[in-house]
Amino acid sequence: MLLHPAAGRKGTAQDRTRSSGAELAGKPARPPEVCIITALPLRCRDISPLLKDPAAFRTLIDLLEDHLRASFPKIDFIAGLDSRGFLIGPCLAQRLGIGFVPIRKKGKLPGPTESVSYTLEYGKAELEIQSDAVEPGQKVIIVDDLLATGGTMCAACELVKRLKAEVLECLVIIELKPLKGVEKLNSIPFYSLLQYD
Ligand SMILES: O=P(O)(O)OC[C@H]1O[C@H](OP(=O)(O)OP(=O)(O)O)[C@H](O)[C@@H]1O
Ligand SMILES: Nc1ncnc2[nH]cnc12
Repeated sequence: MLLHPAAGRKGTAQDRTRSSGAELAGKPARPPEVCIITALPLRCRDISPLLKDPAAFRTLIDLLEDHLRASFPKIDFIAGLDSRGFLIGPCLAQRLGIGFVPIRKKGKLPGPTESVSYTLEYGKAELEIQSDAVEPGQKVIIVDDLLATGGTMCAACELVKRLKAEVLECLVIIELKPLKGVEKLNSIPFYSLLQYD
């Protein structure tokens, strides 16, 4: 499978486990980019090989940039989730000529913060945003590498809303469809580039 700008959640539901960084870059297929870590209780997907391949990573950012430019006339900030949202969020924000805002795990951000606790596939955690990160009414895209149960993304949406900003969309590279995370987001627009069953 060769990914192109039409790739995304609206595409056909196929088994995409053979998608690779090389395929993103338009090169011949090779072993899966999102490797499966079987030592963990659930199938874990890892974007490291995609980050390691500069052509594939560039294509990834191209696709996400094209999607956002086509979907939203105005975006004020990209907010990225700790930790792997930090790997794509700032690059995407630079491409769009806008700022990046970090949403971090508890106790990492200086100054006054808003905080929300949430449940993961394997445990509990707390996310924080700086209280002055965004202004009321500003338009925010929240990015992360992956949506599993949706708990992390849901907590991030809650933080942005607490600051009275608007979540235009939650955007991820990978959606693990059986975990139905998208249902937790209710009516908040959601986009994933790759979906796995
Ligand atoms: O949809 P959910 O079930 O909430 O899971 C998705 C989250 O889990 C992973 O991060 P993790 O919490 O493992 O943190 P890390 O990026 O610091 O490793 C992943 O990068 C997402 O942020
Ligand atoms: N199945 C999964 N693979 C990779 N990262 C995850 N984070 C939460 N669930 C995950």
